[in-house]
Amino acid sequence: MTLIKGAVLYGEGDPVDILVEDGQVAEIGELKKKTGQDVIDAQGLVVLPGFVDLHTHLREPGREDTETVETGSAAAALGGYTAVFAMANTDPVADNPVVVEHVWRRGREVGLVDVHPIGAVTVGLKGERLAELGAMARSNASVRIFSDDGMCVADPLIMRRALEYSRGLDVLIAQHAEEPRLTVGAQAHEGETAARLGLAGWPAAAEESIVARDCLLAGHVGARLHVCHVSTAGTADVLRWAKARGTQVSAEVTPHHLLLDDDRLNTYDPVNKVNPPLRTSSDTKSLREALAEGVIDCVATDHAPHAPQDKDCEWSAARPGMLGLQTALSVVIETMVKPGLLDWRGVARVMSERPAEIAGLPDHGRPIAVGEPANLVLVDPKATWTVNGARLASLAGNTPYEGMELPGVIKATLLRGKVTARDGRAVR
Ligand SMILES: NC(=O)N[C@@H](CC(=O)O)C(=O)O
Ligand SMILES: [Zn+2]
Ligand SMILES: [Zn+2]
Repeated sequence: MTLIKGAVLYGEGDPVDILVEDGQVAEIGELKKKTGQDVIDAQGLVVLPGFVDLHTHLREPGREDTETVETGSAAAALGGYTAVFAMANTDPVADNPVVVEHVWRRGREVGLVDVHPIGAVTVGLKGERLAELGAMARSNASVRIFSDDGMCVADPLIMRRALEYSRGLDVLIAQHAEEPRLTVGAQAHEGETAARLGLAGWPAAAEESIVARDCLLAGHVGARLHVCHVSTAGTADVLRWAKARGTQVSAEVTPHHLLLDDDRLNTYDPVNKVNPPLRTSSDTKSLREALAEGVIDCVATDHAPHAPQDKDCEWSAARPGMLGLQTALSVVIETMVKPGLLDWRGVARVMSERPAEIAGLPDHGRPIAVGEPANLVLVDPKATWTVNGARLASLAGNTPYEGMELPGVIKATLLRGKVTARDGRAVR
């Protein structure tokens, strides 16, 4: 039993107390402490539904030197997450029931966050043959999202077949939209900065053309489609158009594409190397607006831990990817709440409710109300913190926000009533 004293629901109205019992919200109102109740002093804190991340890389199996289900789960709990979806680009690839069941089982053993493995769309992420989507969907891991993330399902016929199967299985295909013929050797957003720095360009059209193609394919076969890490203003335009004509498409944006732009590349520090690449400041502005408007449905971290030897090297040899789980909320506050584009209700929508709906999770992203599962996060909206990669829970330290002072401190996370993070520590 836990009594949360004096929290403000969705940052609206007067503070209330929340009694959590048997994994659920048992009472809301002005409550007295009873014996045996753990009390969380939540004065001045905002309470939101626990966050859901549709796009996390946990690196297990294969690169346990950079992240494991255990360390990634701790980072997730500390970031306010109660459910994460783990991408399939592990080694071996999660393209079969054995690997997805391993990730799922480790998530349950660790117990800090609900870990849902994503299955690969094609065998070995090679884009040639469909993986056994049905076997993964029916496995104990009940896979509900499939993605070749890291790679694009580039062959339009394979993509069409994947969408057709996904409809029959009632699962979701999430596409990493990158036309590979347009990004051979690409190192940075194709534009002024890349030209000046002498880096091979990754044109916006390589993303936009695949998103347009896939929206047309999804519409044609009557399937749902999810677009990973939208990074350009043009992609937002394509999504706006597709949604207006009734295509069942959803999309995510990462915190780093909301905040950072390719100006950061001047130092050639590979901590800023990510796929899709950081775009222009005008793209970040359009992405913020598209998220506020609902054209982009949600925020997903694309948390991508990498070892020092894969990051602290020359630009072209470095792997793309950035940590994201523990900084996501703060970046959303900085880019969306502070400028007035989203209120706390809106934060709950883009970080919890919409991703839970997109993934079909029945017990996450729920209203904070009596009888609902107690998946909650308590946020101090006034406090700030300074990011230090070495102190984050991830095994890797590749955060682009090193040394930055960011708004919003997560005081506690509860998963089905159990405190999983409190005052900056994961609680197992
Ligand atoms: N985002 C990245 O830059 N890297 C991801 C792959 C991906 O999300 O495409 C990774 O696995 O490291
Ligand atoms: Zn990707
Ligand atoms: Zn990714």
